[in-house]
Order: sequence, then C-alpha cells, then structure tokens
Amino acid sequence: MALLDVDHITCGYGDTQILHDVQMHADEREVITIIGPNGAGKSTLLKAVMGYLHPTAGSIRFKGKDVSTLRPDQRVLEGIAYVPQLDNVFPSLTVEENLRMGGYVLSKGEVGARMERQYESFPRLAERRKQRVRTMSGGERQMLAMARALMTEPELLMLDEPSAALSPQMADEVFDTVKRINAQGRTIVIVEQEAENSLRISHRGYVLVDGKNALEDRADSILHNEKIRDAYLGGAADAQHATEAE
Ligand SMILES: Nc1ncnc2c1ncn2[C@@H]1O[C@H](COP(=O)(O)OP(=O)(O)OP(=O)(O)O)[C@@H](O)[C@H]1O
Repeated sequence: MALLDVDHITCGYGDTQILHDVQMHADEREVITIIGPNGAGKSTLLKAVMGYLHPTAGSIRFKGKDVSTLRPDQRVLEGIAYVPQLDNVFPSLTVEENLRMGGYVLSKGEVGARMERQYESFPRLAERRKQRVRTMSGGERQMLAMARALMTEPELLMLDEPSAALSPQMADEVFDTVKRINAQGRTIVIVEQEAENSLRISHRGYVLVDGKNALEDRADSILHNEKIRDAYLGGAADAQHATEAE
C-alpha cells in the first residue's frame, strides 16, 4: 500500500479545472520529484494533497485512509506537512517563534522537546533562536521553513521549489538536508523547476503537462531521457551523474 495515493483527481480554482484525472503515489521512504512547465499544475497538486483545494473527482488517500474531505489542519494531524514556495516563514518573528507556530497543533508540553529536536537537526537555527527571520539569508529561511514543517514529525513532507532563488551552494545544502530528512524515514514529494538536483536525490519522478500526467518513471531514467532533458531540464547538460537515491 502506498503511503500517499492520489487517485485520478480533477481539481482547480472555482470553475476552472487545473488538474485533469491526475494520479501519483509515493511509497514509504520514497523521494519523488514532480516536474513540468510553468502553469502545469505542480503546485496545485501539492495544495490538493494538503487540503487547500478539494477534488471534484477522484480521491486522495493517505495510509489507506481517504483524506479528500479533511481540512489542512486535520491532514497535518494525519502526518502530512507542506512547505509552500512563498511566504513559508514569518519574517517579523524570531526563529523560535516560527518553530512554535509550526507546532500549533501540538500540546504545549510537546512543543519544547520538538523544538530542541529541530535545533539538534539544524544547528545553524539553534545559533539564531532569537534572530528575526527578516535578517536571515534565503538558505537559512528555507531551512527554517523545513524545520517548522517538521515540528509535527510528519511521515510525508511536501516541498514546493525549495531551491528557488538560492545560490547553487545553498541549493546543494538544501538538497543534502532533504536527503537527511528522508534518511530519518520520511517520504518526500518535491516540486522543482530546476529539477536536476532534485531528481538526483529522488527515487521516482512525474512529469505534469497542462494539468495532466505526461510521464512517470524512475528518477535516473528521467535524468537520462533526452526528450525530457531538452524540454524541462535545461537540455544536454551533464547527464552522466547517477542518481544518488539508490
Ligand atoms: N489561486 C489561484 N486562483 C486561480 N488560478 C490559479 C491559482 N493558483 C494557480 N492558478 C492557476 O493554476 C494553473 C497552475 O498553476 P500552478 O501554480 O499549479 O502551476 P505550476 O506547475 O506549479 O507552475 P510554476 O512552475 O509556474 O509554479 C496556472 O494556470 C495558474 O494561473
């Protein structure tokens, strides 16, 4: 049984359907990358899994349970977490205050211990507990956004363009962190425009085009697929790297 099973959903905003009969699944401990052109519906798919949008057809199952009608906060309690691309931290608050917000569904007693766990996992955040987020670098903010989402110790973590607008070095650090989070036993679904690095740490990938499934394959096969490389991965760049997810 898949941990997450998106079963042929149709979904959109108001009367505008964006996703048409889309399916995807993620098994326990898998890393999945979703790629596709601008406007393909990648972010919409993550929002549907989190519960910000509700499918008009099809269903979303998590650990075998149909969660299609649950609110986002209820899905958090089921073990799903999501880091949006934008506005994923509160800039006027401190690191500590942001982490507290991430634990809003937890009891007061649990928050402190969970926060310490995140500080152990992200020492750079521990050094900046009292720092206002607006003074932090883009990479540090992305780390905080992930740590905040991990406060609930989710089984599934979804990341929308975690490397957007970061330097190549910071982006590498983010993907190293994602690998580490996956090694802790968590399943990860990543949406990426610059998908090369993301596919390298992934087991499988999906290509979405115009709100429809266009391809599903092992991540290393996608990385070596010339047509996909030309269309979505910046062409014939170095295709020699093997995926690191094996
Ligand atoms: N809140 C919204 N209301 C109405 N339409 C929206 C909304 N958010 C996104 N859309 C539309 O849904 C379509 C898919 O957008 P989405 O952000 O899911 O694509 P994407 O594949 O993530 O694209 P990108 O890579 O550019 O972020 C686009 O046509 C977009 O304009």
